[in-house]
Amino acid sequence: MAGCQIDKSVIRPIRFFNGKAQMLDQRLLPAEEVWLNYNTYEEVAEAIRSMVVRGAPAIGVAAAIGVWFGVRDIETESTEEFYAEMEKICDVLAATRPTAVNLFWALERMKRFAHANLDRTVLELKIGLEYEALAITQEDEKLCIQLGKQGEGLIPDGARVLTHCNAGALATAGYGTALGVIRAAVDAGKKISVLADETRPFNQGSRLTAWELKKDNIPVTLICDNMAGYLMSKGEIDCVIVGADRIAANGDVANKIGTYTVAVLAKAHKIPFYVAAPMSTVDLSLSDGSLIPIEERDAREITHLKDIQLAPEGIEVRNPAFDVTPNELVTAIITERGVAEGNYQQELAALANKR
Ligand SMILES: CSC[C@@H](O)[C@@H](O)C(=O)COP(=O)(O)O
Repeated sequence: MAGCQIDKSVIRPIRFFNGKAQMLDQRLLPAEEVWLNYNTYEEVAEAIRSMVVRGAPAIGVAAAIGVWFGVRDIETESTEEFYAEMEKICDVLAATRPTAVNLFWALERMKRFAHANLDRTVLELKIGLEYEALAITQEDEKLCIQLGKQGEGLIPDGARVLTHCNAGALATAGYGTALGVIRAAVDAGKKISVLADETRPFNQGSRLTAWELKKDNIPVTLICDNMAGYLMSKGEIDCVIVGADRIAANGDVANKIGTYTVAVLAKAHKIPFYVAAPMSTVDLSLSDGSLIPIEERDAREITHLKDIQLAPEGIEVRNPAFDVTPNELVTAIITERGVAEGNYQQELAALANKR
């Protein structure tokens, strides 16, 4: 049977046009599809912090738009003063979520643009920065489509693919990274089915991955996080593909908490474990994964389900939002510029220099 048809145009979690932005409130999916309006950088910072928008590439896109909202409202004719104010705005946005490096990548790109154009007028800088934010948004979806094409050959026809968290259209400007590879495999005519880990505690798998794959008519089956090992032992999973929040120079991968567990299980069952991420997620400044900052989130994400109490009052809780999968557990890293396999140190550096 040929793969099912996809309407690629439908899911884009951030709308940015005519100087206005809207974001799909991912905290409410799948029950409600609510679009929120954004006008200031403080509002955008709060949207990132509270996970209205989430997923490393989408966080970067939102941050770039946030910077533009901030600089648009700066009142000065001096480009030096303008740049100093812009740095303060970037600092506020940078303080929202520490692990996803795309956030810092996007802020740096916006600052680099401004710094390189300080000989222009403040009005020209503002116009240029709006275009830069728009370019970051549009490029992100294009990169995901390229990344999907780079990776789809690794997914065999008929594969039952496990994924963890949501590395889909919702986590990017559109199309997705890990789910982009799956979309590209389906587009290539392969019959693919997906197993989605529910991904406690924020349930990106059950709420978001299941929602967007269903919307695209890609067969998806939801499982609890603790079921993957059993299904692997029964031969019901052919490969794993996940996204990443930050990849160190040696190929160690920070991704949603639970990814490391899945990678260990995949190794034990001799199942390929693929990571799909744009080059903006690769942080060559960090030699290995131990240097990646890991966000600890509010205990309430674990002790409560909305207002329902799931644990005793006052219980001690740990809530690291990400873990690090060591490079030896990663079969390949798929980027928009090519696939790295084996010596990640060399291959990621080579991809970084490739245009
Ligand atoms: C293409 S998104 C890749 C990662 O950002 C994704 O797997 C993930 O861990 C998202 O975490 P989140 O806490 O939902 O922002």
